[in-house]
Amino acid sequence: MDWLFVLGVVISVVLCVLTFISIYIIHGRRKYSHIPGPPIDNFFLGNFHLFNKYMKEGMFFSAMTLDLCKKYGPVFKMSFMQATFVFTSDPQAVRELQITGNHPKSYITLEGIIYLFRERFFGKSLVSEIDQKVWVWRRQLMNPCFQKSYLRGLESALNTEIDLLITRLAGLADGKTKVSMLDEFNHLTLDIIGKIAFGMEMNNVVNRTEKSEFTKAIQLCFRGISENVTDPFFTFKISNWSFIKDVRKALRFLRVFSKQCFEERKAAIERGDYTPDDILNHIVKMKLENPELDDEVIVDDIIVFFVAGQETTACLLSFTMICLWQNKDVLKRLRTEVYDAVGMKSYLSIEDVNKMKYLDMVIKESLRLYPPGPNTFREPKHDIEILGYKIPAGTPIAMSTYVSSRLEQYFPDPLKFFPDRFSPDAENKITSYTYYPFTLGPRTCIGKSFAEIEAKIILAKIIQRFNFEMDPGQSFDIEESTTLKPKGGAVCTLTLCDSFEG
Ligand code: HEM
Repeated sequence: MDWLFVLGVVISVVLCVLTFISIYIIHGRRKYSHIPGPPIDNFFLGNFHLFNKYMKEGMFFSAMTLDLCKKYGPVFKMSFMQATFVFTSDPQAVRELQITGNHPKSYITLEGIIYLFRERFFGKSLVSEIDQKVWVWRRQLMNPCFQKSYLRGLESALNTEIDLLITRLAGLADGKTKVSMLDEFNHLTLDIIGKIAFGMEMNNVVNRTEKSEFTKAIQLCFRGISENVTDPFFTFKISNWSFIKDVRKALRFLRVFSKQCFEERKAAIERGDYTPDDILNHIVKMKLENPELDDEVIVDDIIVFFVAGQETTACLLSFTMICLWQNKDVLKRLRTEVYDAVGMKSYLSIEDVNKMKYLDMVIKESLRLYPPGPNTFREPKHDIEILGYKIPAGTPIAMSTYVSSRLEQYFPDPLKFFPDRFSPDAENKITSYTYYPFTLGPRTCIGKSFAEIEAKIILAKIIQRFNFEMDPGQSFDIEESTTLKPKGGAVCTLTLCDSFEG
């Protein structure tokens, strides 16, 4: 009798909870019934099944959104459990969300990077700060570090670091040794950001037989983010626990390392020692002038500058190498431009690379087809309308430069690598708000100018010195694990090209 009573109570409680959840889900989804999108395939999980189907077919998130955009149009929705996301590629919506309305970022889409597997990762860094007022204040404090006049002072250090890679590659340029350019660029960009932003000699390019602990830690965390995002039950599966443990260890390592950087520099400034005028100095002084800034937030920012300043540029450069190899006419024209502008000069100034207009177009075209950070999300605090569809306040809205850049109506023959589409004389002008690899408006990438200068000097020097052949065995597919990267690692063989043969 007692057992039956307990069982009855348990069943009633479970039924009540399920009814409550069901009403919550139905009510939540009803607000979006007027918006097109793929049918729900499981009442509780929403579109997770469809998402998994895409992933099993070898697609990645951005490729899936492109496919769905072609099927359902410029505004469509997807539901995951109780949450509904809206995706848009409409240029006017992009303008409103990123520029004119400057809508806040969406917490639900940042949750997995603010804390990853319960360890603090990006925390309340510049990139993940949701509170607009706090973000405006902190962005104003950081902006001076990224102004063009400040970047000019970094030219010499940039050349020194890049030349270390050029020397290393020259030693490998026997036409036989396989070199993963993604790995090489990852080490170089890490050395550059370490040196330029934090005054650290990381020496990853020179002193290594394998990846540095720092690079491994960052890559592990990125893998952790994508595994976590693509599988809602990831943390519950025992088979994943050892991986999760490794990711948490890597996160703690990044935090301790960054905190140590901050504290050592703070102590040096307080002692009155000489310290380089770099981003870290600026961050520490910002803290000394604004003691109310939490130390943990400073550590968040240091981690973000290391992470954002490294992978993205390395991915851009690797994809560009692949595109150039696949388009020999573009490579030839680019090399002619480099030789005409600087010959074999080894020190390249910012002015030198800024003269190279075709180089600029090549980088832009590479970012169009392969934007390292393709997605951005906003969450309007009030109802908005996109192409006649009412979008309720609080909806996470996704925009993807990858998607709009591959739509025929905005970029004719979208899969063709054609840098001239960015020429000021191009026949078809780029439709505004369809191309935004650094996003647009106030929350645009703070490191954009720095990344562009860095990528241009690196690429110009590589083109100037080396011929390269991509390894025939590798895949040129894209892998999306937080950033978009070339799956095969852009493995190639190199030979020296001492003089330009035309
Ligand atoms: C090719 C290289 C790069 C690309 C494609 C890129 C792309 C982006 C994108 C798309 C965003 C917006 C993210 C979002 O909306 O959630 C962003 C933000 C940001 N990026 Fe970059 N980035 C690059 C290089 C860099 C570098 C070199 C640094 C630092 C040294 C950097 C630091 C940041 C920071 C701090 C933010 C947050 C800005 C804010 O919200 O105020 N990025 N980047």
